[in-house]
Order: sequence, then C-alpha cells, then structure tokens
Amino acid sequence: MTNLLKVDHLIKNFGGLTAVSDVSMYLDSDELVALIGPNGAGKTTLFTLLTGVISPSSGSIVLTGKNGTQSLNKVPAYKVAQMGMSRTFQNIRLFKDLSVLDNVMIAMTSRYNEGFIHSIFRTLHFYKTEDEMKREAIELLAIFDLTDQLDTKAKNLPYGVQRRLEIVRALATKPEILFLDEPAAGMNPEETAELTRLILKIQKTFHITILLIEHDMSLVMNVAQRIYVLNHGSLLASGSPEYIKHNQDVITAYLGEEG
Ligand SMILES: Nc1ncnc2c1ncn2[C@@H]1O[C@H](COP(=O)(O)OP(=O)(O)OP(=O)(O)O)[C@@H](O)[C@H]1O
Repeated sequence: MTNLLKVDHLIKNFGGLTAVSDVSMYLDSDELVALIGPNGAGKTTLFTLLTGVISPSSGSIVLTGKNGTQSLNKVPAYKVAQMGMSRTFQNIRLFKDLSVLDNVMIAMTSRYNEGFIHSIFRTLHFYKTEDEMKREAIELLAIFDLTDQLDTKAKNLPYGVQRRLEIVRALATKPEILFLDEPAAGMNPEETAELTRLILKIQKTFHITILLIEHDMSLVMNVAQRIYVLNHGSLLASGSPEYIKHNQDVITAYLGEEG
C-alpha cells in the first residue's frame, strides 16, 4: 500500500549542527500519529520541513494524496497548504482583532481561489463565493461549538478557545493532513482534557490524518495510534503508545523522570 506521506532519509543541517538526522517515517490515511522527544530533539525542524517552511539538506518527502504523487522537497509553504497539508503553530497566530467568523473565512480563501478580476470588480460570482464561504464557515464553527461566538473578536476568547479556533482555521482549508504543533502548550488540565476530546472528534468527523507534536504525555497517550520518538535529531523508536511507554531507550532518553 502507498503511504499518504513518505519521508525518506531526511537530513537538515544548520551550519555545523544536524537538527534532523536521517529520519524516515510515514503517515497513512486516517491515522493519528504523535511526534515526541525531549527539548531540542528536532521535532519543530521536522515539522517545518514537512510543511514546506524550510527545505531539507537531503532526503525526500513525498505526498500521495487526492492529486496523485508529488514531491514536497522544494515546495513553498503556501503551495504545501494548497496540496492538502495544514498546520497550527506553537504560538497562536490568529487575526486577533478580527471576528471568529472572519478568521475562518480568511483561512478558506486559499481554497476558494478568487480571480483578480472577480475580486476587484466585485462580480456576482464574487458575492456568491463569499456567501458560500460564509455558510461553510458557520457550519464548521457549529461543529466546534463556536456558533455563539461568530462576532467575537479572536483576542477576546479564552485561551483554550483561541487554540480551538486555530484548529478550526487549519481545518477550513480541507486538509488531508493536519499538523498540530504543541496544541496543549500553556493549557490547564481542564483545557487539555477538552482538547483531547476535540482531537478525537476531529478524526471521527473528518477522517483526516493528524500528526501531533506534543509534550503532554497524557494527551499523546490518549489520542495517538502510533508514536515516533526523536532524540538528537534521529528516530529513537516508533510504535504503539503501549510499546513506546515501555521502551527502555525512550524511558532513558525522554520519559526518564516519569518512567
Ligand atoms: N533556524 C535554526 N538555525 C540554527 N539552529 C536551529 C534552527 N532551528 C533549530 N535549530 C536547532 O536545531 C535543534 C533542534 O531544534 P528543534 O526546535 O527542532 O527541537 P524541538 O524538538 O522542536 O525542541 P522543543 O521541544 O524545545 O520545541 C536545536 O539544537 C536547535 O537549536
């Protein structure tokens, strides 16, 4: 079977430092995979490679999605998003002064590619598309219990809800793969429990593939079907949560204090 995303022998050097060292991994359709590892292990670098923000020094990244097989090696981030991969960030990146609805509609514009002429002259087609976008955004926000907040400015939402909105924005591009970069960062246990339910709901509702970077082990163990562990830029182990939990190398390198 062809993997949805296949990464082979990926290397990223920053000057003399190898942040990602010969990493091979894959993601299949409809699975939830976590990427964990101690601080500085290379998780964020790997994420930014997969989402086109930076290019690898060597190795390959291949996506076999709805649009066939495509190499992602030298594809810029905005194109990667159009190819069906979407992400959230460690630091929330919402349009803070815009409403919840507008935040989602802006995210949708990458999919509804309006022509220059339509946008400038505000043709009938433009308004029809805007209506469609609005309807779709409202439906999406309803799934995430944000119907009551459509007009609320993003900056006025509680922290956990801002994170939820970020995820909705990422989903608005209808990705095949959703990358979540430390979604539980800064959350209290109650917010993390809600996030856990949310992530499980996303997978059940949208049947998409999710790759999650996360330090919160309770969240990872509750949602992940498979886990990759990075250490010093290299893959230390991969397998089911049960396997990872009891892997001696992982316990030594990463779960030491907890294991
Ligand atoms: N742009 C860059 N230039 C130079 N070095 C970098 C750059 N980005 C990351 N690094 C280095 O690469 C290594 C891996 O960093 P990375 O941020 O990917 O780790 P991480 O696993 O995401 O860590 P954390 O859990 O703390 O976010 C670190 O030593 C970091 O200092």
